[in-house]
Amino acid sequence: MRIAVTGKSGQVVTALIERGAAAGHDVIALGRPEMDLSDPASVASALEAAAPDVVVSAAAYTAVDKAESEADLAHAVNGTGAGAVARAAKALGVPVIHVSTDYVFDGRLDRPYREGDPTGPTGVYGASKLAGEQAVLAEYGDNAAILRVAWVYSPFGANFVKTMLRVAGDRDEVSVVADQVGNPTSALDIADGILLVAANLVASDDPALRGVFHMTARGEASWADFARAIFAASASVGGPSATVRRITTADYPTPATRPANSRLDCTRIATVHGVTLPEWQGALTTVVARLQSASS
Ligand SMILES: NC(=O)C1=CN([C@@H]2O[C@H](COP(=O)(O)OP(=O)(O)OC[C@H]3O[C@@H](n4cnc5c(N)ncnc54)[C@H](OP(=O)(O)O)[C@@H]3O)[C@@H](O)[C@H]2O)C=CC1
Ligand SMILES: Cc1cn([C@H]2C[C@H](O)[C@@H](COP(=O)(O)OP(=O)(O)O[C@H]3O[C@@H](C)C(=O)[C@@H](O)[C@H]3O)O2)c(=O)[nH]c1=O
Ligand SMILES: [Mg+2]
Repeated sequence: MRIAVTGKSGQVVTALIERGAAAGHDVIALGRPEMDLSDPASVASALEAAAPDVVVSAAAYTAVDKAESEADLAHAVNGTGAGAVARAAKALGVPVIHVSTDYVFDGRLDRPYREGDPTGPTGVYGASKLAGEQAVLAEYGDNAAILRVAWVYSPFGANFVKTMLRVAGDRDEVSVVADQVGNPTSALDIADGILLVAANLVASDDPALRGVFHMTARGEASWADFARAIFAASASVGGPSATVRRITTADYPTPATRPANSRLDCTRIATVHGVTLPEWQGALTTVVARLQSASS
């Protein structure tokens, strides 16, 4: 497949370039300065020039706290920009896979969220991503798959794993919230899932393959559990580690409010697309080992 993906250096785009090449696909990464999501005309012309079989919309404004003071930019990129990508895919007559987030939910449900559960973002980032989902469905709902992923980490870009390893370099103890629970997911596994969904969409126009899907690693953790696992994995390959002090969200004030329950139920994508991502612990071990071997 010839796959056009938005973004150049983000976690998911970098993982898709790596995993796509390994599977024999051509992955064309489109980003700034030529393609800026806040400039819809640049989106249309870049995608047209790429002439893809499928479009993956992976770029986004992802700074959750900063978004609280940059709402216009977050909405332009994540809302209007997402709609522009879908419109450009429609003009080319190819399917679009749009990447979204667990932060579209308010986190008050007492079980993992299913695709049809009511949304209710608690912050600007989540609201802007929800606007993006709605724009994609409005522009091109009959040929789009929206994949909600969560708690993404990888050897690339900025993420919680890299933050924890950096902090452990100069501190013995790190305080981490234990009352927000979710599904930590490797961008490398997300890339593999995207490739499977892309192949299904290119092969068939079955409406059942379109719509909203949850796609995260198997298993759940609080951020504190996740941090503890990061340090265990790091210590086992000779990397930095620290003790995790379990704190509450109230002890760690941030500009944006985050969902307490971020868990996503991934039954639908397993049934419809045959996609099940591996369990998070094994994926974490792989990423931490890669980071450690790159740094030593
Ligand atoms: N990170 C996470 O924990 C989660 C992410 N998601 C979603 O997954 C997707 C991928 O996230 P992730 O890979 O982590 O993101 P990153 O923050 O790693 O990368 C974001 C990418 O978006 C690009 N980008 C930002 N603004 C623009 C713009 N105006 N025009 C063009 N490109 C732009 C960046 O470009 P540049 O290369 O120039 O910096 C970068 O390539 C996003 O849709 C995100 O909302 C969902 C759940 C969790
Ligand atoms: C760095 C740090 C964070 N925390 C808390 C803050 C927060 O509640 C949680 C995770 O911190 P982060 O800044 O990585 O979280 P955040 O940037 O909100 O991560 C989110 O990013 C967006 C893009 C998504 O779509 C979500 O799925 C999710 O991955 O851990 C601590 O408790 N201690 C710490 O030392
Ligand atoms: Mg962050």
